[in-house]
Amino acid sequence: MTMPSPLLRLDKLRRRRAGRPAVKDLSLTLDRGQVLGLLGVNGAGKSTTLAMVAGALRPDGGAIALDGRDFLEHPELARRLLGWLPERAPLWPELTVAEHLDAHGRLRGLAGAALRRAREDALARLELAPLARRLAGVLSQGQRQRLGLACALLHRPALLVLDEPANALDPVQVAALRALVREEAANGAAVILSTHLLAEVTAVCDRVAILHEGTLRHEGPLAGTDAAALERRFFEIAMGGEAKAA
Ligand SMILES: Nc1ncnc2c1ncn2[C@@H]1O[C@H](COP(=O)(O)OP(=O)(O)OP(=O)(O)O)[C@@H](O)[C@H]1O
Repeated sequence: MTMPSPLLRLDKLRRRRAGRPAVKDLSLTLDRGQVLGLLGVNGAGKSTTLAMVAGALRPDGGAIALDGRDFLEHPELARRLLGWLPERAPLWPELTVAEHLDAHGRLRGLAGAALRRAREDALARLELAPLARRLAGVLSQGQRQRLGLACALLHRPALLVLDEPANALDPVQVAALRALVREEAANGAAVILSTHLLAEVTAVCDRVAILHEGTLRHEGPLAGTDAAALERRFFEIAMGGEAKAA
């Protein structure tokens, strides 16, 4: 019997930025229904990794397989399979919240009643319904972030790539985000998210990966790891790297 391929496989991914290696030989896999937290200090390479996974940044080397297919050869797979919340969600200030969702939905091939359902569902899940007719240009930071999240998950992608999704969210919304991520995973989606909040990782992730200076320094399941143990491991890697550099 052949094993099903993981939803996402990164194999020796590398990318230079501003003349320096930002991600070095990064390999990992992610299965359906799993939530992977990506940790690392500022500049560790998290956003660069996620932008490559989302198809927005081409790796200098290595391979990405999405649902068993070569993603670099078939970037169009992203349209159906992938939802991405970038570090700064790009919004059109002159479009309303609902118009953003409609535009994203059409780009994903949704139309008619299916598009309307997806839009209403995303508005409800991100508690954006009262803001549906508001222009994106006048949203607060946290509201912009929720709109970015709504756009990412509107079409129920198999892989959600979330770059610091808790950014700018208030504690109530952070709790709602946790529930949302777990719900997506329970429905079979794979989620990869970056964060600076260690508590976020222990609360919602099944696995954790710690990047340091572009290198994957730790990767494994979180079961049985409490926040204090994760914090110790994180600081060990972060401080060890700095001590070495010094
Ligand atoms: N647009 C860019 N142009 C050039 N270099 C970049 C660019 N974005 C990031 N870099 C560099 O790539 C390296 C990795 O940055 P990246 O943004 O991936 O890190 P990060 O872990 O997401 O950091 P943070 O936690 O601060 O968001 C850093 O050295 C950074 O200076």
